[in-house]
Order: sequence, then C-alpha cells, then structure tokens
Amino acid sequence: MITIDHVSRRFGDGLDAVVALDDVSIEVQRGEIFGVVGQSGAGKSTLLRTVNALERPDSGTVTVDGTVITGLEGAALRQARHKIGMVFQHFNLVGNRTVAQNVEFALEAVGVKGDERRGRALEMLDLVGLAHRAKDRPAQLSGGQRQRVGIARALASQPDVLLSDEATSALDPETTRQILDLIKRLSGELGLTVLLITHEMDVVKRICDSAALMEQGRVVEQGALEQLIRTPGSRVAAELFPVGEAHYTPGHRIIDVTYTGLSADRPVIAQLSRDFGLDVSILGAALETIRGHQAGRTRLAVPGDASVALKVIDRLTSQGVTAWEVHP
Ligand SMILES: Nc1ncnc2c1ncn2[C@@H]1O[C@H](COP(=O)(O)OP(=O)(O)OP(=O)(O)O)[C@@H](O)[C@H]1O
Repeated sequence: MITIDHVSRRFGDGLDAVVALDDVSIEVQRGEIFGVVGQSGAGKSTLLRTVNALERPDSGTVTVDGTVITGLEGAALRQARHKIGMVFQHFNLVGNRTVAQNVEFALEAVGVKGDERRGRALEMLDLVGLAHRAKDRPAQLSGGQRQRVGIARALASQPDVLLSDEATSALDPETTRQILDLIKRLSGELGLTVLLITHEMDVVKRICDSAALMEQGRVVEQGALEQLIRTPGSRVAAELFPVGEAHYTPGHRIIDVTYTGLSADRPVIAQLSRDFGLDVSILGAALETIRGHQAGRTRLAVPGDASVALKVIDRLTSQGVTAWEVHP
C-alpha cells in the first residue's frame, strides 16, 4: 500500500551535508498501522514528508496505492495528495474559522461545494465525536478536541492513507490514549492505512501493527511488532520491555524470556527451577499491554555453563515462550 523503496535525501553540500534519509526501504501493508520511531534528527519527518511529496528524494521512489508519488507533478500530484490525509503535532487549525469551517477547508480543496460540503464536514465531526462543537472556534477547544478536528479534517477528502506527524506529542497521557484509540478505530472502520512517526514507545505499544526504528537516516530495524518482540537483540523490543542493562554475573548465564498472549499467564520460571533444581534469579522484568494483549519479558540469571543455558532455553521454548541467551 505504501512502498518506500531505497529512498535517500541529503541536505546541504560538502562538510555541512546532512544525510537525512540513507537508503530507506519500508513496506506498509493496506489497513496496517505502522510506526516509525527514532530520536530527534533520525529522519522521521523527512521520511513522512517524502511520502506526501512535500520533500523530493535524491534517489528512490515512494508508491502509494499503486501510484508512484515521487514521479508526479502539478495537478496529478495535487490529486494524489488528496488521497493522503495528514495530522500534525500542533493541529494546524485556522484560528479565525469555526471548527466546521476548518474541516470544510479540506473539502474546498477537492471541489466539494455548498450544502454537500457543510453536510460532509458535520459527518466527519460526528465521526470524531465533535458535531456539537461545530460552531466553536479552535481556541475554545481542549488540545485533544483540537486534534480530533485535525483528524476530521485529514479524513474529509476520504483518503486511503493517513500520515501522522507526532499527533499526540503535545497531549497529556490520557488524551493521548483517547486520540490513539480514535485513530485505531477509524483505521479499522474506514480501512485506512496509517503511517505515523513518534518518539514515544507508548504510541507503538498501543496501536501499531508494525514498527521501524530509525537512526541517523537509516532504518536499523523493522517488522511486525509480534515478530520484533520475539527477536533476540531487537532494540524496539528492548525499549518496549525495559528490563535494564545485562551485567556479567560470575558463574551464571543470562537468559531473556519473552512471553506473549496465553503464555504470559503460565508459571514457566517457577517450573524451570523445580524441574532442573536450579536456583534461578530474576534480574529484571517488564509486563506490558501490547496492542491490547499482555506480553512480558523477564531477565534471568541461571547458574551454570553454556550447556545448562541451552537446556534451559530448550525447555522454555518447548513451553511456548521465546528465550535466548544474552551476552553482556
Ligand atoms: N530543510 C532542511 N534543511 C537542512 N537540513 C534539514 C532539513 N530538514 C531536515 N534536515 C536535517 O535532516 C536531519 C533529519 O531531520 P528530521 O526532521 O527528518 O528528523 P526527525 O527524526 O523528524 O527529528 P525530530 O523528531 O526532531 O523532528 C536532521 O539532521 C535535520 O537537521
């Protein structure tokens, strides 16, 4: 649905040059919510701006729903952009227009006129639970309500794709959860493909099906969340489950155990100690709700050598959890 294929973008020349995107390839499936995470300056905004062609790559292509966006210009580009909605961190609403007029703005751009435009704007506001505030000005709304208007505006032209640029970064945790749940609900109801950028792992944890981690313009990890949290050494998973640093423990092997779904409820570690007569210590543990399901990670120190570690990992694996040795 969104294919970012070997995209590179450099700003400036010579010694001052910054490589904002360095051979980035990402595939976002239709109907999926895909999160791109990374620290400030990693290239997330540049990536998002490349998807709606506000930024042109130096090389590579972006294809949205079969259309090569990076190859379009003029009217064809404007038309393609209407199929891509965008929500912003600071909402970008027009202060001297009413809430309804802000949504109508997006419909004006696609040539919807008069009563139909007003009707559609109200429908969109109804979708985000704000039809009763249609005549208010943005300044009369809370941050969360303003973002709802931003979402209604982004969806007014019936796009297939929603891009979200840190949509919840300016909101408090409870409002963040409500906005994320709204995006998830709308994505399901409207069959929207969502590409979001964020620096908050909570966003990924709550709504993303897949994620990519960016660092200095490169994608250093990507995949379905279920797959990433079971991948030894995954940095996305390490951020999702903060069990701390692994330190060398003399005479012990360190093993990370990751549980998802049903296996999260089983007392596998207690059973391991009983079965093997091992004095297993727990060095760290994190239990999280990931996309509505319980998942957890426990870091164990197991007395013994590599062969004991292998035996323990085998046993844990046969019980349906994922386990691997961590080498500090
Ligand atoms: N128009 C520009 N001109 C020059 N450099 C730019 C431009 N846009 C971005 N950059 C640089 O490209 C790099 C990536 O920036 P980008 O804004 O994409 O990162 P980001 O991950 O979105 O960061 P943040 O979370 O702080 O917005 C940074 O070093 C930035 O300074």
